[in-house]
Amino acid sequence: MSFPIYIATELTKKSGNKMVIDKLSFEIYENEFVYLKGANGTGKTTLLNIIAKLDNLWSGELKFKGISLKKIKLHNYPISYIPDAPIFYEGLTVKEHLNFISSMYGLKDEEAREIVNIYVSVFNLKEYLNYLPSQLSRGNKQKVMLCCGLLKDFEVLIADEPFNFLDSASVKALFEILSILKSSGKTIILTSHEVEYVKGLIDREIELKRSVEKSVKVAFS
Ligand SMILES: Nc1ncnc2c1ncn2[C@@H]1O[C@H](COP(=O)(O)OP(=O)(O)OP(=O)(O)O)[C@@H](O)[C@H]1O
Repeated sequence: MSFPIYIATELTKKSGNKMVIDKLSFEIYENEFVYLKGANGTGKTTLLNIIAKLDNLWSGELKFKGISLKKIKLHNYPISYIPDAPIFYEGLTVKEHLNFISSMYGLKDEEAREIVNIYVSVFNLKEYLNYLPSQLSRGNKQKVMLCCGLLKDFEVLIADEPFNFLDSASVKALFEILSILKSSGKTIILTSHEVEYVKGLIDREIELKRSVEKSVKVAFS
């Protein structure tokens, strides 16, 4: 039986004097595909940063598998995070990024080669393997970011606007990857301004609004 892996109770985040997230409560169940939606500036990235443990300055309660998220060590937290803006080691080529990140995640050489080859092929990155990130188009930067995030073995994928800047073939490829991840039992928490891209995958919606009003909906597909 499925159980909530995240329980948020009156989660609150202020930025200076500004209330960004105001007493938000929700549950997220194992193997759910959660679509986080809301207009610009309503706090989606802020919430994803909190869930990803990149931001610990909040109040209220957020539990992961029954334990307060603030008490969980990052290295014991089985998530992968795809941020909305690229983060690269500027001196490393695309290939060096993928190799470095595979080894950082403890993938064995052969396993790493196999997974990297799959993602490089799926996202058509072969001709860019020896490029530096600064030499890539924005869409190809995004694809490298996706590859880096997907190389990790995770239980929860947190993805902030992962479809941004992708061409239509890559949008389709990412949809397929997300479908496979969902079928294999992963929990996915994702934001995108294009709901069409994830249609058919969504189990639960969490909507952030500018006012104090907020809503959580379950929509089994
Ligand atoms: N570094 C910061 N300092 C002050 N305020 C910030 C900072 N980062 C974000 N905010 C504020 O927090 C609010 C939420 O921003 P956030 O980026 O989480 O929204 P979002 O829903 O992800 O927006 P978008 O859809 O445009 O990506 C915004 O009103 C923004 O002005």
